[in-house]
Amino acid sequence: METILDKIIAQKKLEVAELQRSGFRYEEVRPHVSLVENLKKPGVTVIAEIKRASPSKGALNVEVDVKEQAKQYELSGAGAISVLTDTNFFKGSFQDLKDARSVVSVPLLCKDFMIDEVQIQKANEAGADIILLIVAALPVERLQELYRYATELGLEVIVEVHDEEELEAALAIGPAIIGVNNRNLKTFEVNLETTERLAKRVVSSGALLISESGIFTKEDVVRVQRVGAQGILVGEAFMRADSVADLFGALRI
Ligand SMILES: O=P(O)(O)OC[C@@H](O)[C@@H](O)c1c[nH]c2ccccc12
Repeated sequence: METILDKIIAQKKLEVAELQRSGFRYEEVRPHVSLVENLKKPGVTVIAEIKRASPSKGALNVEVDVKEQAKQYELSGAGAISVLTDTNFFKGSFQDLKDARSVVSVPLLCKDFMIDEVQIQKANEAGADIILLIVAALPVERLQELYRYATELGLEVIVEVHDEEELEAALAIGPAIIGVNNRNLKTFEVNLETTERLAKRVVSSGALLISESGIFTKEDVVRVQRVGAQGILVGEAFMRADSVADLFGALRI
């Protein structure tokens, strides 16, 4: 059966072909700010996400003022800001990333489904410091090639996994950061137990660990921190929050 991830990747192939046809090229190595440095600091680093909508939840905050939201995140102490740039499924854009870049100096994660170098160039050009590579979305050789390519541009990479098999493929790269997605991108099921199960192996590899998705309360943060997460990635909770600052306060441990 065709999963949502299959559909997204099919759409990304069309977008990549279009970028290549348009002759887009940008390979400048420019200065970046580091998420790794923030993750190494004591306490849990919060990566706050700008996500207008998602295939699993529908509209979250479609009309969000990206610049205002990004400023709130930075002011509240975010260690990085994630911006969904996919348009078809998440209603984001590279303009959102540029808008966030124009108002904050914290590290920015370009959150998209990367399958080709040209997308990484676009992310870099739009102001990203970090990209995401999703193991479930890529053949192992491409994963390694894109990891190396991004690193050479001076970008940091979060390698995202959801199960043991994906984790082994990720660890073969020797990545600085592993993101464990508590959401299964094929079924949308969310369970923090995913982080609890995979954490030990991540930590013993020496990689930094970020727990992604399904985090809403301080208890959730405690749960993933206890097993070794240095960072959390939070989208929905912030997009629905009446006050970003209050939610930051509530999640702080
Ligand atoms: O909204 P949540 O449940 O807090 O999740 C945020 C983030 O982890 C999620 O948006 C995400 C994690 N990995 C992804 C890959 C693609 C798109 C989105 C994601």
